[in-house]
Amino acid sequence: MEQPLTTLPRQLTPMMQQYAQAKAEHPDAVVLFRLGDFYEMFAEDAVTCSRLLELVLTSREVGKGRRIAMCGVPVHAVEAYIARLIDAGCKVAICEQMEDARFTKGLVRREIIRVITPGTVVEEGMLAEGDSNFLMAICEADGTYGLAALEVSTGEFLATTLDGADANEALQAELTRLRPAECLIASSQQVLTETLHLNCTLCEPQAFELEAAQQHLEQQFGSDTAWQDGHTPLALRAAGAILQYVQAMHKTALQHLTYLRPYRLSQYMVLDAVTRRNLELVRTMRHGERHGSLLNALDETMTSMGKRLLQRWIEQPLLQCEAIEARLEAVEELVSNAACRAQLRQILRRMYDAERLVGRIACGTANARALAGLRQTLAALPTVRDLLTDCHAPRLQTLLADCSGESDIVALLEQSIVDEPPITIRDGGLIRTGYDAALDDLIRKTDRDKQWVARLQARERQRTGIKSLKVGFNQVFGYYIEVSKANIHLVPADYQRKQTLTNGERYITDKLKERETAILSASEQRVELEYTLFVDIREHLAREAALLQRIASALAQLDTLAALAEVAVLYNYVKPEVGEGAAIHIRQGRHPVVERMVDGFVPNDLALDHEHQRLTILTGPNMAGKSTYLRQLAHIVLLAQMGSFVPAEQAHIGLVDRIFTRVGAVDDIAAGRSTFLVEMSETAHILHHATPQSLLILDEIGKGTSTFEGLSIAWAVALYIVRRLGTRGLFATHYHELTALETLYPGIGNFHMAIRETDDGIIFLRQMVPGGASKSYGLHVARLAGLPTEVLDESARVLSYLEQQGTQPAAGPPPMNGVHGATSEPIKPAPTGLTEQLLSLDLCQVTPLQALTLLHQLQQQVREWTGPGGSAR
Ligand SMILES: Nc1ncnc2c1ncn2[C@@H]1O[C@H](COP(=O)(O)OP(=O)(O)OP(=O)(O)O)[C@@H](O)[C@H]1O
Repeated sequence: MEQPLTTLPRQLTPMMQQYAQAKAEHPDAVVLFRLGDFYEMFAEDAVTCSRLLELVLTSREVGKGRRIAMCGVPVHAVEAYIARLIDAGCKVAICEQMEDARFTKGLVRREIIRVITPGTVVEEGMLAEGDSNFLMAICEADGTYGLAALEVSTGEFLATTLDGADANEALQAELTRLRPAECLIASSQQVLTETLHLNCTLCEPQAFELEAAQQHLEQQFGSDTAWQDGHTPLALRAAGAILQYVQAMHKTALQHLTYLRPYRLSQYMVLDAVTRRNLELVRTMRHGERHGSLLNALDETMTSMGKRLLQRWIEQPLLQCEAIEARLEAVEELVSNAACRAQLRQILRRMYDAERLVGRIACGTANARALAGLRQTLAALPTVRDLLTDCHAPRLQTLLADCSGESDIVALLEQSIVDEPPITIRDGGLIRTGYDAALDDLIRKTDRDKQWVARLQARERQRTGIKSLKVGFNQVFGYYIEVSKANIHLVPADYQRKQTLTNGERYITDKLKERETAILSASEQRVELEYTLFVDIREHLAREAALLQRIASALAQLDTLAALAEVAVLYNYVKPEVGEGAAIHIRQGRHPVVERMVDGFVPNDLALDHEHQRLTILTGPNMAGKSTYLRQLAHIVLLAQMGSFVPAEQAHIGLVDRIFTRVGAVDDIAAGRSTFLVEMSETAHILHHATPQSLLILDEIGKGTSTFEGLSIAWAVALYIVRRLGTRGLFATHYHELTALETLYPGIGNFHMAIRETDDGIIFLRQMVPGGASKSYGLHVARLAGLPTEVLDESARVLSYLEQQGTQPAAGPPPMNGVHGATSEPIKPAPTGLTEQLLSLDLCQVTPLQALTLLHQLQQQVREWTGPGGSAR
């Protein structure tokens, strides 16, 4: 087996020793080793990466006749390759040449300048524009979690503490919301990685110690300890670990990390991980796509920062009426002032992602084009201010105030950076003349020498009488005078031959050589000086990170508010009234996503309140629109509390503290949980946590088991909700028996989705009307779905038999069709007490294990009754 490079330094060439040392510093990373115009990978890295990046694998002599595997990527294309490696879950360490090979004798000094990991990426091409890319750290003590998350590309840094009985669940919800690209865990808490299902990086436990954390945070945020306010020691430990990790990866001061924001989950509407998925807030459930999600339906933003903020608002609806009203008023003003909205969006369209530009500036990866982008963005601020000056909404006024203070930066960028800078910052051509006297001097000198060369051709033609004489330049020979073969006899004595061509000769003169040396050395100095000036400007801007972040944040908010206003106008939304009371009244509400997918969407009303009806039992045929109606309510509430207009004619929303959903479950095979167990666990979770201020969206509870059991559970759950919890909710079901609850208990009302029966089948009217439905029309939908006629006929026959028996499945199988004839055995009476047992069950108290045991007992009773063949006869 090949010995690893790092164990053989003495036998290696000096350069490979340098490589081995770099690799030893970061053994877990792929080391990209700069060699001229390429980044090379060696040994095991080369073998892995040639496969991942589809590169040709070659080999290289590394000393004493020994060869190792090698592959490489060109410097100009390295970003795309790094992105692929990061995507594949690799860490990448960049080992850069720290000296110019042309001016160095012997081995060029090389150093690891940066380690890139999924959570520390700042490069534009490696990040999805509209998505945040969080690096997270989690630290656990006695069931409480400290959680910190940092978006290195923008500098957004937040921390919170999750405690109490629901800490685990809250952690899962935060992970679903923040979707961290990488998560840091202390190696002593490795067990956490098993439950997180995340890309975890294990760190030394010392990185999570409070003292070390405080030291790093103090270095970053200053000795004034205000940065500690609002944070628990556990949250600070997580934040400190993040800081140490990022500093080690970036090796820069990270001046854009200006604030560690404390947040509490109680500031926002609680949406657990299941509800976030079920409501398809930012991705669809089935394919995980953006298209089809609520986010996509609202996304009229013009900038990437607006896109990311819109997503955050959707995922964190507010709970304070004043804060909601502040956003709503701003949207309202932008809705009514069409000219202002249109112009604002027009300006925003031409703006760059200022949040991430600041990050790249602070991390030292921004090039001159990025700075030109920042200049263009900031230069538009006076127009933004003009537009906002006449606006009255307090939130818009605050944003107007925040969009200021840029003039010095714009002036600096206008004076210093050329209009259209090149991508690379190492070849000059970045800095405008007039910005730096020394640079101007160099440029003047070079120009003078270049003009001398430019005039040389005419002069020499005159002096020698050779009309075809040409003065040219190439990279290998430098400047030359070219004379064709026919004229060689006219060449003067001071011409020195340099190169022979097929048709002529190339010469140099002492004077030309002198000018060439002057031009080349001045160009080198110019490139070097431009680079230094550029880095100075970038560092100056990094020191202005807090100001730039304030402006970027204001622009992101303006973009999001304007997008919500645009959606409101385009799709006819209204401003909701959001109040503290319990009533939710919606007139002619629509589903924000489905209404754009179907023709002739039918709007529906809704009324839920504590006094009259807090739980609506919704029945109706399959495909009638029940699920759509349920989700529509959740979306309208969520839109209202994020500060958006809503798809309705009128809406009053009594604040909702949590939305719970229980919709079609899927098997959680990986976790060893059946469909029904998942369904019951989710239901139990809801019944344990819902408050009178919550909103329940329950779609077909009890569907995953036998009809009797399912019905009993559904019945008991509905009762528990109205009697014990007093929670508002919608309960869609195919158990028509549940409609009886309306007359038995106050607070429950029946509605159903209307249909019209015709000779050819049924027509879905998609209209919610009072009262319960009597049939499910499942066979009708089965026919629509294309089940074979034989299956449909047989189903119809079985159904009719069961209906005649009046007791559905308890009646056992129907008589066989045709030749087999019917059996005339009597039906055994059903075991007594099943329903009572289920109804007496206190779902708040029962543990999953007890529930399973009870189910097992019930099943045994049913088995004894039906016999081994499953028949009650
Ligand atoms: N209000 C509406 N106006 C127009 N079309 C609608 C409306 N609501 C739903 N639809 C259409 O009907 C289809 C079925 O709706 P939905 O899934 O909500 O029915 P359902 O009653 O929940 O069915 P099932 O009981 O089979 O789950 C939707 O995909 C949509 O295309």
